[in-house]
Amino acid sequence: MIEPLPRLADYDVSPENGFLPSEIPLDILPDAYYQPWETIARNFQSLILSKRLRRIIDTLPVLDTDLLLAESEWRRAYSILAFFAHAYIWGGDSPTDIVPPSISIPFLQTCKHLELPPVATYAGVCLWNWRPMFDGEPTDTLENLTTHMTFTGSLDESWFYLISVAIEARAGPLIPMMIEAIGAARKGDSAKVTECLRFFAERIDELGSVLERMYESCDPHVFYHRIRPFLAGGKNMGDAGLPNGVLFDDGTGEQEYVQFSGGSNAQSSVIQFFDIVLGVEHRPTGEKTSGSESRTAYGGASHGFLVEMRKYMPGAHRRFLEHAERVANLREYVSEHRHDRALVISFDACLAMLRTLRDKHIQMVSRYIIVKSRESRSSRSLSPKAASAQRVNIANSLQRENSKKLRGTGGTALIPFLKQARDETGERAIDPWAKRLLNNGPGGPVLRDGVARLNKMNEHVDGVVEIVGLAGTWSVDDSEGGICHW
Ligand code: HEM
Ligand SMILES: N[C@@H](CC(=O)c1ccccc1NC=O)C(=O)O
Repeated sequence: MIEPLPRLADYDVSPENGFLPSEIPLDILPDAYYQPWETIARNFQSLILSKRLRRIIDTLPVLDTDLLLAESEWRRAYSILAFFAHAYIWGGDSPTDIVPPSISIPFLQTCKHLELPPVATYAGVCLWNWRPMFDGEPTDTLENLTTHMTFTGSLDESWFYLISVAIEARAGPLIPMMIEAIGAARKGDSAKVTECLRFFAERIDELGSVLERMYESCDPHVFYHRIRPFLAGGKNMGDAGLPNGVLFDDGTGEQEYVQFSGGSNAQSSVIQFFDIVLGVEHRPTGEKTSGSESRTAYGGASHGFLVEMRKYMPGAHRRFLEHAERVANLREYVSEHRHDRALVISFDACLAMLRTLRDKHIQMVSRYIIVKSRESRSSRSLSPKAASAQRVNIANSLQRENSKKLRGTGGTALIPFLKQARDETGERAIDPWAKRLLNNGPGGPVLRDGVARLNKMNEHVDGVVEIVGLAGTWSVDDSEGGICHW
């Protein structure tokens, strides 16, 4: 029997907001029983600044999770406890690796309920940590969004999370639309598939513009030195002072140290959904062709990091991606209908847009992490004073001496991992010229020829140029050895 298409409601996916909850995340737990947590949440940054947070948490009673009723309450509890746990671990003069029972016990229970690991995942700090400023206004614009919790109280930190929230919100309607496209392909309705793919390509392009708004209000210095240290998990954090990981003390004396990756946008389901729909496959970092078991750059698992990160997504979302994977048929459909130029171009345009989004992201990672880590290394070698001014930068980390050792909060060797993910996106193009173009072919002349050919191709396909503009918006930069820019 043919597998039915996933129904969004079965997987906690909202047709309007996507992986964001359809209702606004709670800003306070309604039962007064949870007042001790809410008091900490209300004074959170001041408690961190005054170095009182650990003492307060040490004397906090262990609250029961029995009074958490609605899912929105479990989410609020998970989110604030995740912030508390990370602030407890990273918020002192040096990190601590034992989280006391007052946090551990309820935190582990909420994690179990939501099927998440005990870390501040992307769900805890982004998906469930926002509210619109004005109820009647749209929630998919940065102009109307604000955060509930931050470690630092800075606008930069709010902005850092809100860019992701806005991207999720903007991407939301694409989810039912692309499920519909899969249904249309099942029926052989190429016109509908093409229409959906065109809209999809345009929207991915828009998401890239939202991503670039990060620069407006999140300062790389604030991000790297003030915010990022709190986002780290307990995995591979030996250099930062957590050689064993973290122990969540539940009072039984039986708990063991655990090592989980920190929060990362790789835990967002939305980009993984795009990959699935477009048939983009990712291999473990460093592996050139699919198949064989291999060693990886981030620490041993033989399957890809992105698949591993699904364990850091809320259970229902992870299962939604698995279902989407079982029904994804667009790549196959487009390859079987490659005579249909409009269909092929709109499919390849989606890949081009997704590749460009990944390119923009790599540039951002370079500005927010690579450049900042180089600066701190050089300032430390020049002046011991400057080094001690960066004392708070515990997880960034005391100090990873060479840039090859630099890791994302998820634990990847950032640039090789991100570049491979980008290149794997272009590899899936159907049209041979688009494929060469997207994969930075062998040198300038070939690329120029590629552009010319695409131009010609577009002339024959009414409407495609103004919708996607593959040829119209490509340029080739010879100074970078023929790298294409959108
Ligand atoms: C200052 C902002 C950001 C920085 C420094 C940053 C950094 C990173 C790093 C280092 C990784 C590698 C995985 C890891 O080890 O954590 C990563 C992965 C990823 N990031 Fe970001 N990120 C930022 C913002 C965003 C935003 C706003 C998005 C939203 C689209 C995003 C989307 C992704 C995705 C989808 C991945 C998984 C890799 C892929 O699918 O290509 N990032 N990010
Ligand atoms: N992987 C990033 C952190 C990151 O992307 C992130 C971490 C926690 C919550 C959200 C994140 N991304 C958001 O835009 C880093 O290594 O700094």
